[in-house]
Amino acid sequence: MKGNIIIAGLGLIGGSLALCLKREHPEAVIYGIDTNKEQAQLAKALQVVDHICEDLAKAAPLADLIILAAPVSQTIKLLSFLKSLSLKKDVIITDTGSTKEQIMHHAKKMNMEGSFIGGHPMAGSHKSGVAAAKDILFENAFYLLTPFEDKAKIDSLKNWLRGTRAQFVEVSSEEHDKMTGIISHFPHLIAASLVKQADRHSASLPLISRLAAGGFRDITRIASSSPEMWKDITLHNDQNLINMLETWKSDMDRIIMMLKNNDEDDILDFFQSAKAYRDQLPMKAKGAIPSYYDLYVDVPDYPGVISEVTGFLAEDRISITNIRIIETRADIYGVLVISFQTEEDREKAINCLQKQTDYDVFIP
Ligand SMILES: NC(=O)C1=CN([C@@H]2O[C@H](COP(=O)(O)OP(=O)(O)OC[C@H]3O[C@@H](n4cnc5c(N)ncnc54)[C@H](O)[C@@H]3O)[C@@H](O)[C@H]2O)C=CC1
Ligand SMILES: O=C(O)C(=O)Cc1ccc(O)cc1
Repeated sequence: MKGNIIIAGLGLIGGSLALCLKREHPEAVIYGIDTNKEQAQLAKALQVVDHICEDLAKAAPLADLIILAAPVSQTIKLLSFLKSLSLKKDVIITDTGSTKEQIMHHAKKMNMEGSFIGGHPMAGSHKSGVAAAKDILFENAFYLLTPFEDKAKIDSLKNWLRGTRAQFVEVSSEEHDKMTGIISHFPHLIAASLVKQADRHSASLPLISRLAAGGFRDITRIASSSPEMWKDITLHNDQNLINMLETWKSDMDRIIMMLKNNDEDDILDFFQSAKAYRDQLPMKAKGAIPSYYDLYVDVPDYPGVISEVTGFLAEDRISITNIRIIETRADIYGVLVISFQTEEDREKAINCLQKQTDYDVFIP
């Protein structure tokens, strides 16, 4: 498609969308704007955008598509600003914010039902900034839309965003904030609180930081995300989070009681019911919290074993994005965790290692 696109917010998400748009619509012209001038210049230098937009008030009236990819509190301000301008009749404005209720409510208050479509690509990372942007970020991920009613505009937006290769799903903003609260925002609070708990004890138990290198580091990875972004998300989804925290508190009280009563059956049931639900969650689809397609390889602990494994993968031209050893295992075997960019690469790696070695490989 041809047209002028403005992306406001040239970080991980704005930058990744720009790359998808350029690949799919090479004739479109992408203008990027960011309050952080260094990010804007980097986006231009990396050819993520065609031009830096110096003045949104001048550029926006020429735009066919405007994507707001800034923190959610800024999205509200940007919507108000856009409302004060005279935009093209058919312009589509969308956002990428992790919360939707307050944003949709504001768009409605601004009478922007005809032009605005709420959006949330459910893929990302704990990394921020345009340097981390990549065009495959949203591949196979859910891309939630919270539209008002204009069917033609929704189709047109999906066409613009075809290059994300994401799966579009329409939901109400209320459902959106409840669901993302449960699977993303609440776990984020808990991950941060787990890290703070380890930190509290680290002075008296200095081995903690080394023991935390494996599983603990994995399950708390999201606590390394942008604090500013998450401050905004938490405030936007406050009521859902308060409700969940109340329920969580009573769950924790129940566990305290089980422990005080030494109640084996209830403790077993607690773990069994959690395992039963987790084990049936889909493994292949990308969820809100990306898995990076990790593969565990149970390798014997001898010098050179990592280069042996990576050598086999290199021979089959399989790229890896990360590799590490879970160091905390006490027995003679060590678990090598290799991350891949795609599901296909991980499948190829499984076949390759099963052919070349007798090491156990498993998907976490
Ligand atoms: N990081 C993630 O994994 C995901 C984030 N999101 C949402 O997408 C949005 C962007 O997130 P990221 O790209 O990760 O953040 P980021 O921190 O990488 O980039 C945001 C950029 O917006 C810029 N910015 C702030 N206020 C601005 C304004 N008024 N006008 C123009 N630029 C402005 C910042 O300088 C920054 O460069 C957020 O609303 C976030 O909730 C959605 C899905 C995943
Ligand atoms: O780093 C991670 O795994 C994330 O949690 C990514 C993420 C962050 C925010 C979103 O709204 C959706 C996905």
